[in-house]
Amino acid sequence: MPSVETKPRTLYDKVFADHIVNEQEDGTCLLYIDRHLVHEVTSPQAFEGLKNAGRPVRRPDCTLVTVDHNIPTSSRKEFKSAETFIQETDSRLQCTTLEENVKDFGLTYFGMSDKRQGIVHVIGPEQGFTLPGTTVVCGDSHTSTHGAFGSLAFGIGTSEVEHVLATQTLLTRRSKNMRVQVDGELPAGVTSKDVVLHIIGVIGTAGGTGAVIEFCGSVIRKLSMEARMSICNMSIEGGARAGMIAPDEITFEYLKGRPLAPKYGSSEWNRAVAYWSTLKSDPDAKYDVDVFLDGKDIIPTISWGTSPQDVVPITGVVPSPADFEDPARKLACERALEYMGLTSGVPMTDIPVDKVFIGSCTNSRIEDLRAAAKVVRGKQIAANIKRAMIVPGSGLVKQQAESEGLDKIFTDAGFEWREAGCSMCLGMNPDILSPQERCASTSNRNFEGRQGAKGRTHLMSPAMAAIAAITGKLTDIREHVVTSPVAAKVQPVVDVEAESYDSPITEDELDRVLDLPADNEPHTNSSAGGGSSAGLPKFLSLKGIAAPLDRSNVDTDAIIPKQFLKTIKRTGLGSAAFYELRYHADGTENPDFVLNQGIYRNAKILVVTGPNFGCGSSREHAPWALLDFGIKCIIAPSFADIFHNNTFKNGMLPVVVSDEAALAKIAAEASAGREVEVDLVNQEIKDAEGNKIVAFEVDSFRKHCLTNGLDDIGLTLQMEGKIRTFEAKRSLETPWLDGSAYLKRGTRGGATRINAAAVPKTNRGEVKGEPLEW
Ligand SMILES: CC(C)[C@H](C(=O)O)[C@@H](O)C(=O)O
Ligand code: SF4
Repeated sequence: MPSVETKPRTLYDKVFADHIVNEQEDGTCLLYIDRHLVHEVTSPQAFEGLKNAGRPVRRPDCTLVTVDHNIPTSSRKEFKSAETFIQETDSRLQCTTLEENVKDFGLTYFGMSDKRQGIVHVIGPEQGFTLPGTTVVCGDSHTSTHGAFGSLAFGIGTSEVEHVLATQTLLTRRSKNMRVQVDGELPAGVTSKDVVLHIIGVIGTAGGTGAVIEFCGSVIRKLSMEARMSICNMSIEGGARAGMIAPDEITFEYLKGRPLAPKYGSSEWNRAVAYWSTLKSDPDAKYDVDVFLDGKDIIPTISWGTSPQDVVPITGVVPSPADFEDPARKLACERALEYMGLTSGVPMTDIPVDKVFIGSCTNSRIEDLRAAAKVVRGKQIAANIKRAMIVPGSGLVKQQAESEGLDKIFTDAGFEWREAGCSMCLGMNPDILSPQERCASTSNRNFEGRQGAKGRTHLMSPAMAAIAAITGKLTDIREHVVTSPVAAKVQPVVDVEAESYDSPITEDELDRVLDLPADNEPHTNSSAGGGSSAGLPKFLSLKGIAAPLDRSNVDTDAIIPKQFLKTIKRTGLGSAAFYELRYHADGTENPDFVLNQGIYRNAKILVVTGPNFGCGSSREHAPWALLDFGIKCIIAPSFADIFHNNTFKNGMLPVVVSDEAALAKIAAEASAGREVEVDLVNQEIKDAEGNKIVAFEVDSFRKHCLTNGLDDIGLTLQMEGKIRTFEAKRSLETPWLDGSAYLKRGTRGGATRINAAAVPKTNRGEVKGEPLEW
């Protein structure tokens, strides 16, 4: 919804401002969410929460559901139902639970027999569900992908999934603005995947923490939409909340004719394009962080270690710990080399690979498959390659590739041609690496154990993965086929001058829409009295044993590996916390890991001395596992955004202590086995005798919620009036955002089987503590 500010603003500032339903004095905003994608892994607990509270889904017409993470990618020729097709019990339960939930809540669902099924971040854009200027969320960190359309798209945890389902809003704060400008020309053979790997190598995995990155510059402008999606997809690997690219003719061209986009050529389309054309940063807009890169400096880039920032040009060698000045990075390099089975100084092109995976939400679209097919056409995979897989991002990508004969090119070369899904990107289904196997992968994460316990991942572009399959080792694509970067065709879609954009609506119009017909009634909370809340235990002060952990960039795959994400409950995950670090391969405890040692088995606090705790996936299972283990507070120099958010939603407190000396003192207390006290009321950390070690900052709204044991949904539902007003305004100004085509409003959502009256009163919760003044 357009706003009328005059101060120079960034693209992010504009989209954020256009979605504010309410803003509190401390900067906490209630943000309207236009588009919600849902998958099986991060939703069961959210739907359960809704059921317990007797709450329906507010906007089924803005919600799209699919299965992707758990499903097998084997042939579906014999497919009858998820129940009979999925062999693995927990995966099956997670998928069938989702199917029950979509029926119960009347949601649109692309199941395994639907051609439109695929990875959430592939199907959203493909269907035109993702549109410029929208807010897009999903219980998945790679929601950042959708920012390629100039939407504000970010991953959320399961508690927030529940919040969005119930209220179509989120409580959030403004992020910083960061600009990554890539100018010049890309050399031949360099793709957008190389660009983003290079960027992460430059800024580091925490480089974008607390920020939304706007990617711009002549290199970005020339990229196709699919290439832009690969870049925004990996902004989360640079620690950013989201990545955005201003929409342009290439964007509009891509959206033409998509089922859920406004109908091409209609007056609504022209109006939409006129609005979308306003979505760019003002020339004098200020950024908090600026990074300028020259396209000509980028060459095919590949990862060598266990973090996406561990990258080198393909012409480089395996680094040595001596190459890093920072002691934490030296240590991380040592560990990574050991895990990856690599020796410093060895040329990257001398490293043989065992498996090749071309797929994932980063690189499984038609252009990716075309680029890979161009490399393998008429060739055979090398004898040492045990398995080479092509996993299209959606059923429609698969169909398109088959119509172009790409499947034949791949299978003739010895590749497997699979069905759509996340597959070996994280191996929640049977597609995994065996221990020590090395994989050339087009995915986005190379964390320890990501593609299979002890498996070794090298991230790269589709062309580079394809050539690795042919030569059997990491290879410089430029020595084989020289592909030019994907340039997009630019065709004007609509004369934006002719169809000028009409900004704010009149009060009269707003009043008229607020008097909504019955079919347009928003689904309001059907449980008692407009605002109820399950509540959380209050957090005032916590005193207890603190466990010291000397690690940087602890990712959520390490806090809880993928095999434990198959649960449909929030509880019982304590034994899985830090699984790979806590247990040996034979299941026995690793006595060297701190949480296996004496008093630390009862730790209530975790003191992490390295930065960027909780990076990577949005899985709320990470804080659930820590909480179930007994840890309610984590102290660290910095946190990844989604993890930080997720802890608060569970009544836990993440404390940032950036003062190195103070952090060292807390870690020393922890190492000595003395108790530490975290006093939230006074915002101080104290030693066992009550002496203050350091003061800390916390958002006042979050503090209020924690100290009063309030949960957000109950509070937000008190804002029903403002949400309705926002929705009415949205229907007038940007009518294409109300569900259209098969998502048309009222066609399904009314069919909810949730009956609040049938929900026992005790399950509906009650508001605890004083509700906040809105
Ligand atoms: C399962 C989901 C929570 C997770 C994510 O958030 O990224 C997954 O998609 C991943 O890539 O690790
Ligand atoms: S990163 Fe991998 S697991 Fe996560 S959504 Fe993308 S394809 Fe699926």
